[in-house]
Amino acid sequence: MKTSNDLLTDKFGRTVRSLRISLTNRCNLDCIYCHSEGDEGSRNEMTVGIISDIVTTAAKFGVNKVKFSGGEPLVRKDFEEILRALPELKDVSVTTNGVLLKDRAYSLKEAGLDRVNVSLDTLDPEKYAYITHGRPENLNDVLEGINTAIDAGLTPVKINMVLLKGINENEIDDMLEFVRGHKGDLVLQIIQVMDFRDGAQYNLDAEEIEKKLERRADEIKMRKMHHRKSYIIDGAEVEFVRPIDNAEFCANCNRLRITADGKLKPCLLVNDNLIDFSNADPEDFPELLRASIERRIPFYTDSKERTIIEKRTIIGDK
Ligand SMILES: Nc1nc2c(ncn2[C@@H]2O[C@H](COP(=O)(O)OP(=O)(O)OP(=O)(O)O)[C@@H](O)[C@H]2O)c(=O)[nH]1
Ligand SMILES: C[S@@+](CC[C@H](N)C(=O)[O-])C[C@H]1O[C@@H](n2cnc3c(N)ncnc32)[C@H](O)[C@@H]1O
Ligand code: SF4
Ligand code: SF4
Repeated sequence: MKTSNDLLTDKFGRTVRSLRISLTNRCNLDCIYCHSEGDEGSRNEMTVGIISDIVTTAAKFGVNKVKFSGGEPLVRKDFEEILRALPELKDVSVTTNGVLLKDRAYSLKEAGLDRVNVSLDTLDPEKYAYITHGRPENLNDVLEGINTAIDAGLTPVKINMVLLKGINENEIDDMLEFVRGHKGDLVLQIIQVMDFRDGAQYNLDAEEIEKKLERRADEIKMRKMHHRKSYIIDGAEVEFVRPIDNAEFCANCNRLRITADGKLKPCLLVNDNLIDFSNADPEDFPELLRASIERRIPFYTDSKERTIIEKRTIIGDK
């Protein structure tokens, strides 16, 4: 049993149980809203060894989940090697655009990946190409990737749908039907778009949409992380991610981020408080992890004053 000294608990009582690790800032798509995990875009990438060392250290402090993201994690050819170098964990997952998934799903599973989230905002090839600046045919690659991931046992596969005003807001029921068609292997995750790149112009009233789904739900569940709710509607599960101005979401944020070039990042939306461990001695990792935890502040709070201060840091006005 770990005591409080052995855990990574911040001064707001939030215990970090999960690492969200960006593997690269490179990507084979170019989405109109991409936040790139709030990363500033360095071309440097952590080695297999340093990823293994930082996760192993964090695991000693009670971290038992790792989510890989990016950029597009599957552009890293050594992703399987990274997975094999991890310590024993409760949950290892990746979020991917799915374009390269078909050829990797089985090898990723064999290397230790538990499950996968696949970003898919629309089932319409032309809209898909518009959103991603990719080719309409890429949509087929993604659909094949999802099917192969199910076959490989990377389940439940979550389908990440970012809600975009004027583009896909009328596709929620089609997406629910798509999820239903895969008999319990898929979960739909509807995401409120955050203000990155052109994101703001596609923002819509996500709270209203969530309320409508809630009224249709046969069952409602709530996750510990972010207190995100999920709804069962005629046999399809849909989870809602609504971070903007959501104090409850931030009050229950239990993940620490790691940038592609090896920096500890306490919050998606803040970049002036990172701690670089890329050239540090692994013996110093416990101290660096604790220092990063000290810097964790909920971004959105009920106190308007703090939100305004924090919002200033996002646009670099210190
Ligand atoms: N603001 C904010 N958004 C987050 C955070 N974590 C995830 N998100 C957003 O939630 C959406 C879904 O993220 P995923 O990468 O699928 O991961 P997840 O849903 O958080 O993780 P699992 O449900 O455990 O697979 C993305 O749009 C993320 O940007 C967070 O800590 N803060
Ligand atoms: C940054 S992507 C990286 C992983 C991978 N390339 C992908 O697209 O799945 C991680 C997740 O963040 C979501 N995302 C990106 N920009 C966003 C934004 N502005 N608001 C909300 N979610 C966003 C994506 O849809 C994806 O599900
Ligand atoms: S696929 Fe992922 S990382 Fe690439 S541009 Fe789209 S959201 Fe960003
Ligand atoms: S504090 Fe809020 S905005 Fe920042 S990473 Fe956590 S949930 Fe996201």
